[in-house]
Amino acid sequence: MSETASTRATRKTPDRPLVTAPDLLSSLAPLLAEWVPRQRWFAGKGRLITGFSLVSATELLSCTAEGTAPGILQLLVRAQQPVPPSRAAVAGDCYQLLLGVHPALPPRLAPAAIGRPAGGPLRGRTVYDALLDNRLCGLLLERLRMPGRIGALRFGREPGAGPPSGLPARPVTAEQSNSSIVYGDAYILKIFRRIAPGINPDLELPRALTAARCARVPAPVAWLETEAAEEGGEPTTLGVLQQYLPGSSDGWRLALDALAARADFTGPARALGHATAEVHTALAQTLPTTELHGPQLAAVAARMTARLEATARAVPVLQPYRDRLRASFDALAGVGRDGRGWAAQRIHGDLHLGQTLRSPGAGRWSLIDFEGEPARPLAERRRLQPALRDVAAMLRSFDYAARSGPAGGDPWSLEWARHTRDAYCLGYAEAGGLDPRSAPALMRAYETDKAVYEVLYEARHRPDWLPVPMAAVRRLAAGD
Ligand SMILES: Nc1ncnc2c1ncn2[C@@H]1O[C@H](COP(=O)(O)OP(=O)(O)O)[C@@H](O)[C@H]1O
Ligand SMILES: O=P(O)(O)O[C@H]1O[C@H](CO)[C@@H](O[C@H]2O[C@H](CO)[C@@H](O)[C@H](O)[C@H]2O)[C@H](O)[C@H]1O
Repeated sequence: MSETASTRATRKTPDRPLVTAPDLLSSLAPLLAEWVPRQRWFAGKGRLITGFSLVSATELLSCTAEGTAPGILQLLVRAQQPVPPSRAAVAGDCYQLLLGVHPALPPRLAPAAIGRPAGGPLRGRTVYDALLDNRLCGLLLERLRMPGRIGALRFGREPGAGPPSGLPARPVTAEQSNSSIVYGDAYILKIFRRIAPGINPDLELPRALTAARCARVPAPVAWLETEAAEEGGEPTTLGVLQQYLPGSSDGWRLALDALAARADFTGPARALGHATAEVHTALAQTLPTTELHGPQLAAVAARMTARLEATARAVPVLQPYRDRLRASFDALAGVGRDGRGWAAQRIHGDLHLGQTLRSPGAGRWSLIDFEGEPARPLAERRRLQPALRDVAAMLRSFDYAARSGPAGGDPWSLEWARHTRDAYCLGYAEAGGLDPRSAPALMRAYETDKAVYEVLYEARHRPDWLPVPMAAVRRLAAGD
């Protein structure tokens, strides 16, 4: 990063450093209260933000230097929001913000503007979304090329895996839970937005898979984290730079295209089943595994039931189906009573067609985004679970595809989903995964649990989509 970011970032202004200025956050808060709720990655939609508290601030590039150059300020802030009485003790969600600070924002960056603080250390400058400024994104890449630290942040890198300097940056515009930047069609940087303390599985699992020579995931090359809060604790992952798969298409797009053309998708689905089984096998070989017996399966079923009850309270259209859905979870609890143990391991945790990429030409599938379901606590996402949970989630995704698009839900599309689901299961079993057809109670419980999750997800994020998981709820409740 030569003279630019690292040296200027550590250079202290003659008086107090910006990041410890007492009015830094209070001067930004009115702007953030407007801007944060409008962001796709904001998980607290529908609840007012009553304030922010600062977790940490790091000046990656001087924000108060003389001249015309922009600065970069990285913040971890908690958004305070009213919570239901049952969660009264829970602190607000923590979000990562990467803010550009410009003395005079050029017109081309106007869409990225967040506002101009009326006071505080950044008064008179424009604060904006740094990830929409390709120049600042380029500086972030420069920083990731070099292991080391700035303030509370640490930059890590796989040995010998440094990306070249000067790759052009562009933001990913797809709908996503975090924010990503592509560099020269060679690397992609994901900046995590809602931050939970600890190592993010989206770094942990691809690193383990790459070390195990599983070629079904793009290899991580560098990352950004905060140091562990206590001795012996884990760092908290804030971002991951990994290989970009140029020209690949995501499985969701491919499935919708096939549906629109009334084309068969069983070949790609079977190959995707192979890829999923390969990833599961590699994860089981390199990371801890266990067996779930009666009491543990009963605990899994109890958690599913609790999620169902909570979701039915939040989304009342689910109420009439509660009892019949609960029957699937009771059946899962019953599965453990015959004394058989069920293998559990680290899994993807939120597998759906949008998390799969197919290469051009050879049509080879890769899996991405191992973060797990963003709404679940990190400890839960890192729990050892039956691998069939991922398979059940992917089956839901074929159903989603068949119910979306212009002809969504017509008899041909639903038949398409049935064949595609069968082909995926076949491919999974062929490549060494447990045959999903040999575990109907487990599959049904996980599919039901996923549909319940989707009801809440859609109600919160995309209410127009709610009929899609509700159709599955009706089907599953009817015992189909
Ligand atoms: N390694 C990669 N190569 C090519 N495209 C990628 C890669 N990783 C992610 N993408 C694209 O970026 C989008 C967002 O990535 P994802 O990891 O799903 O983000 P999020 O966790 O924010 O939802 C994906 O839908 C995919 O199209
Ligand atoms: O990709 P994310 O990690 O952000 O996952 C979340 O968003 C997904 C939607 O973008 C959501 O997936 C649901 O919708 C998909 C179609 O858009 C469908 O293929 C999936 O089967 C369905 O679950 C995912 O649940 C959520 O965690």
